[in-house]
Amino acid sequence: MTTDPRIVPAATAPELLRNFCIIAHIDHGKSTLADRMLGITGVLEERLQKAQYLDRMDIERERGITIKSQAVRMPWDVEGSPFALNMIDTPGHVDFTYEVSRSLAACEGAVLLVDAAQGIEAQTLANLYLAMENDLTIIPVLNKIDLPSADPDRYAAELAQLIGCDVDDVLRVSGKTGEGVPELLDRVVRDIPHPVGDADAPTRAMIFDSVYDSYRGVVTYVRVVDGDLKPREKIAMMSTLATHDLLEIGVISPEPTPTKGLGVGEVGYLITGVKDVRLSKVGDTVTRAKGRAETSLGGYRDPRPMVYSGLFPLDGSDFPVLRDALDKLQLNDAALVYEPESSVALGFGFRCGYLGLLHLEIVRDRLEREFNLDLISTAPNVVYTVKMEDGKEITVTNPSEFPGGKIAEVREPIVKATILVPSEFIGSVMELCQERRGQMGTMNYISETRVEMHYTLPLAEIVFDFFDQLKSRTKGYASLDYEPAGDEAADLVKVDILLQSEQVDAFSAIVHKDAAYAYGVSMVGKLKDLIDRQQFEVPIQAAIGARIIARETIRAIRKDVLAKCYGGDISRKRKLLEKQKAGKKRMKNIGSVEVPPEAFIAALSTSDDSAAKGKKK
Ligand SMILES: Nc1nc2c(ncn2[C@@H]2O[C@H](COP(=O)(O)OP(=O)(O)OP(=O)(O)O)[C@@H](O)[C@H]2O)c(=O)[nH]1
Repeated sequence: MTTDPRIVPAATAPELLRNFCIIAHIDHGKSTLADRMLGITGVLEERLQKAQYLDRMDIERERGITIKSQAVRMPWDVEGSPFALNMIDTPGHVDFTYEVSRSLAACEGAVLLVDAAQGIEAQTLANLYLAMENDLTIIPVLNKIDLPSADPDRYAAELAQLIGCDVDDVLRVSGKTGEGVPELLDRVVRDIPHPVGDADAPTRAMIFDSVYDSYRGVVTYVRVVDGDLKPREKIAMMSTLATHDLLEIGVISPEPTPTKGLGVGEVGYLITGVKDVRLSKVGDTVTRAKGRAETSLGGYRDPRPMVYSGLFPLDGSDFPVLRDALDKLQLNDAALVYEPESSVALGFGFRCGYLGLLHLEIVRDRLEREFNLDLISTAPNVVYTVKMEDGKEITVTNPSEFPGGKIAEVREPIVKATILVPSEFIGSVMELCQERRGQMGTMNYISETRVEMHYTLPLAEIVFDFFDQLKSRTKGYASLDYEPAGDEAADLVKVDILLQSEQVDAFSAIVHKDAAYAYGVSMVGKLKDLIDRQQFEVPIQAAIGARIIARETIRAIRKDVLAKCYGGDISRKRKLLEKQKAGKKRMKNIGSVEVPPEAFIAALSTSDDSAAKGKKK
């Protein structure tokens, strides 16, 4: 471990500090560049470098993506002056935009990283706009210049045009070989302003991340804005006024290293012994318990679940294990919400809220992997608001909560989407967006061959397979970013699926009126193939309220009651058949359909059928 005094500061003069983050489109190489910086500044010995050191969770390493932000402190000398650089690594996926926005608020500058073989993508723009909103100094950088397919001249021009700088100001680096990285660190020191704050004012530090560690409890990442923080003090969270003992304070370089305190502009971690990340809320302001600050820093968005889905253990007896597992996971993931739910078909489980589908997949993956669970998740849906004619308003996160009776209006969440695409694919993108009830906004050429298209779309239409469709219809060239833009009234209905006239809650879905028929037909068709024939006839119906919109029938297995009756007289045969008919009638009334769990899983799987996702055809 390094013992550079800049790593273990009492409090470094703000003039010698630089706080910056790296922002980029997914896979443009942030984590690789961050690793290279750690190597070049000597924070991480090269031989110890695991690929993507900063992506600590196994799942992150496997998927090659960054989920939680990390902040690392690095020493760097420029013209004989010893600077300390705090680098905050940010995630790149749309689901985690809220992580990016917090990290940005802790910095004065951002390295805008663009793949020299790909050029600007949708999240490059989204992150750039976020950085500009936070008044950050932007350093434009082309990465991966070692790639044979890199076209740095072309993309440097594109980038320069985008941010309005000179082409020569666009740096060219390779995170892989290290080329250009020392020059980039010099630019960070030269171009990015040092933090400013009032050292004598009451302490205010903003929490930009908090993670649960099973040994140490919650580790909270902060950026000190005014005053300072010292170990063994009592601190207070300004939103709740809850006080905690500060057990340890320090910086990450690259492992947590305790320090004697953190001063103005410094970025580091604190440990209070708290066991739940929700008590150390991202966006909250930390102050001293004695001599509290008057006003909090504020300015964060709380993560709000965008997509809900039911999670059920395949084996019903695993329910308590699932509950424990969710409790533990939530300690580390403030954006995850859940409440118990029971379903006739699937038994006891939880209704969970996620930031998006990737978040859902990650949570499910972690539950299955870390807690050894087998889970079924039901088709995801967004949050609807139903206004009744009597003025009552109902929030629907589960189709089963969709009210009957007189509905005045149903509102659904809307997003503003930005799609970047080579101009030859404009037609394909327009077609897709139209199918998904999109309304076109403006369209700008960001270079001769690339276009930025703006659309307003219902969230429900894009959270499922929109991105896959977009990729396949544009040969993988399009990129997408979106942000919530309120809600809008829409013609939405609940389609129920009935087996033997009994509603099967797990299959209900809220879909656009024009897509209801397609959903109904596809679902009853699927179930017909999946459910075995029974001793009696089983009607499968799709219905909107009392109106049946689709029907299939599983024919009964006809038991040959006449088998033993060879020859014989006709009246005996008729008697037997009559008896069978009566028996069947009874079974129909009292019998229940046996549906194998695999049928539920197959019918609920969202991968193969577009109508099942409420898509308008
Ligand atoms: N040739 C080459 N490949 C690179 C370079 N930098 C990164 N890569 C590769 O690009 C891919 C993505 O790199 P990451 O560092 O994981 O990208 P990221 O932007 O951190 O991705 P997220 O964390 O998911 O947002 C990996 O396969 C890297 O090996 C580079 O300079 N040159």
